[in-house]
This record gives sequence, C-alpha cells and structure tokens, in this order.
Amino acid sequence: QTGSAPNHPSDSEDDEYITNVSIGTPAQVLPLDFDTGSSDLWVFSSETPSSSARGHTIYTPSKSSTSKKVSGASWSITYGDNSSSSGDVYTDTVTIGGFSVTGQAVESATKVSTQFVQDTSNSGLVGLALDSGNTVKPTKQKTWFSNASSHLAQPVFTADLNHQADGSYNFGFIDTTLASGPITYVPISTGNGFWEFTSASYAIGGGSSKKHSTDGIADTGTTLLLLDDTIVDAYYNQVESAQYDDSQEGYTFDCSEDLPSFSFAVGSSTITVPGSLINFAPVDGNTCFGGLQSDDGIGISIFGDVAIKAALVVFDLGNKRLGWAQK
Ligand SMILES: O=C(NC1CCCCC1)N[C@H]1[C@H](O)[C@@H](N2CCCCC2)[C@@H]2OC[C@H]1O2
Repeated sequence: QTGSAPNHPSDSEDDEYITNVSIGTPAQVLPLDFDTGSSDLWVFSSETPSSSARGHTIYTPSKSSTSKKVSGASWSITYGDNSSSSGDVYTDTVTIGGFSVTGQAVESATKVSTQFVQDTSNSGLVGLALDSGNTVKPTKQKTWFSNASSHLAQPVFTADLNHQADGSYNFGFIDTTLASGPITYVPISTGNGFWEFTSASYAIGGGSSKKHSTDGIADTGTTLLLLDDTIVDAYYNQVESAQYDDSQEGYTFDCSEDLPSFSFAVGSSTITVPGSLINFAPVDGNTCFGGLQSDDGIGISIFGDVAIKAALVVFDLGNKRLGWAQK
C-alpha cells in the first residue's frame, strides 16, 4: 500500500507548505503543515477558543462517528520559534493521500499562540519526526507515519517541495522521476528524535569545498536554511550589498543581486541550492531577505524548506537513514 498527497506553498514567499488531510467520519478536511521537525499531529478544533479559531478550518470530534476521547491525556508543545499550542487528545481515522490510519492520535488545541492564530493558512500540524518527540502525557502517541509504516509497501516517505508550485508527500514508495540526480543516503542519529544527519563540507558558488562538520535536521516545518555563523558569514561575504540587518534579525541585500549558489555535502555527494532560492523575499523597497541565515548557535543546524526545495528528500524509517537527490 502507498499514499500520495500534493502540497502547495501557503503564500508568495513559500513560508510553509500545506497539505489537505481528512479526519473522521464523515471526513473533515483540514489544511495542515507537515513538519518533519516535530512529532505531534495537532489541529484547531471545536475546543479552540472561537476568537483564536477565526479564519481556520476546525475539527469537531463530536461530529465524527469514529472519534474517541483519550481519557486523561494532554499535550503541550513549544517550537523553536517560540510558537506554542496545547490541549487534549482524541483518536480518529486520519487519511493522507488516500492512505488511512485508524486510531490515530489527533491532538485537539484548547490553546494556541498568536503566531498560529495569525497564520490562517494552516489548521494545525502533522508531525513527521520520530515518535520519541511526541508530547502527549501520560502516554506518548505515535505519528501518523509511524502508525502507517508497518502497512506501507516500504517504511519510507518523501518530501518534494517547490518554489511557488505544487509538490508532493509520498508514503510507501520513492518516485525517482521527481529527481534529476541519484539518491545519496546518510545515516540518521535518533537520540534527539529528529531526522538528524551530519554534512562534512560546503561550497559557495563555484568555490572550493570547505571542510565543516554540520550536525543538522531535515525540517519541512522550518522555512529557511539555518547554519553555523561561520558558513553564513562566508556566504554573504560573497554578496556585495549584503549586510546584517538588526531590525530584520538576518542578512539582507539588494534584490537585484545575482546570488551565488550554496552546496552542502551529503555523504560523498553534494546538494546545490541555487542562488535564486536564497533570494528569499523582499522586506521593503529593493531590499531582500536571505533564505540562508544563522542557526543562532542553538547547537543544531536546520535544513529547512529553502534546502529541501532543491532536492527530493527520502525519510527512510526502516533503515534509519535520510536520502537526498538533486532536483
Ligand atoms: O519553530 C520552527 N523551527 C525552528 C526555527 C528556529 C530554529 C529551530 C527550529 N518551526 C515552526 C515554524 O516556524 C512555524 N511557522 C508558522 C508560520 C509560518 C512558517 C512556519 C510552524 O509551526 C511550528 C513549526 O512550523
């Protein structure tokens, strides 16, 4: 068995990627943000304060004949950008790309932070990181992919994200026609609950490869590519009009600049992010904000959507490995 669901950018900046998910019986369809950087499936619901839920599609468990409340269970999550949500827990049938999981934990939000209230492009998140990162207490719940994996043809899923265009999340199979190059696999370390891997070097434009060990995660829920300061400073050193803009909290540059590409090693291969994807978004007038920014020394780097857009990424739970193929 397999599943295949389209995704699309939420706005003109590719801030996030949205996929429609069916929950309950009859199906309630919600636009959700698939996040390989977290492990909770949570939704705006009939239990979310109306003032917070305004503009969002909600899940109403009482209208689903297959919903069951998980007695005594609660959840609470804070993301790296300090957005947060919390609530209680139901199980219900959740269908993604035609593949149904029965008894999936659907975490209903009774509280959401302002970032989520204001982001009306999504009605919640589908966490696709490892089960160990799930926040439900007293009994941790499994992700949709974890529940699906034993029934899928292969315990894998792929992310195909594109700039201002539709892409896909495929489950149980790898469509290699989505890529232009071969898939290179690297092992993941599972200790932190992420799809975490190490990249040994990087290159800027046509420059030579620089040895630099990056411990990072493949994170579809983060918009940008966030790397160590030394790499980021070296990159913008090659961009004549670039400066660090304290008000924007990142590097900006003249929108007319022809930005160099950025390449990172994946095993013995490399993935190249074209400069066009690093010219991320206008901030005002002729000033643009970079899609490569600092990881602020948080101790881990984040290969977010700006990096993933350049590749087909294979999340291989069966072999505990990540695959990257140039697109
Ligand atoms: O907090 C992170 N990432 C961290 C960034 C800093 C460094 C550590 C990782 N990802 C979040 C993301 O920003 C949210 N956001 C909503 C608005 C549109 C853009 C997406 C969305 O909600 C949770 C998750 O996805």
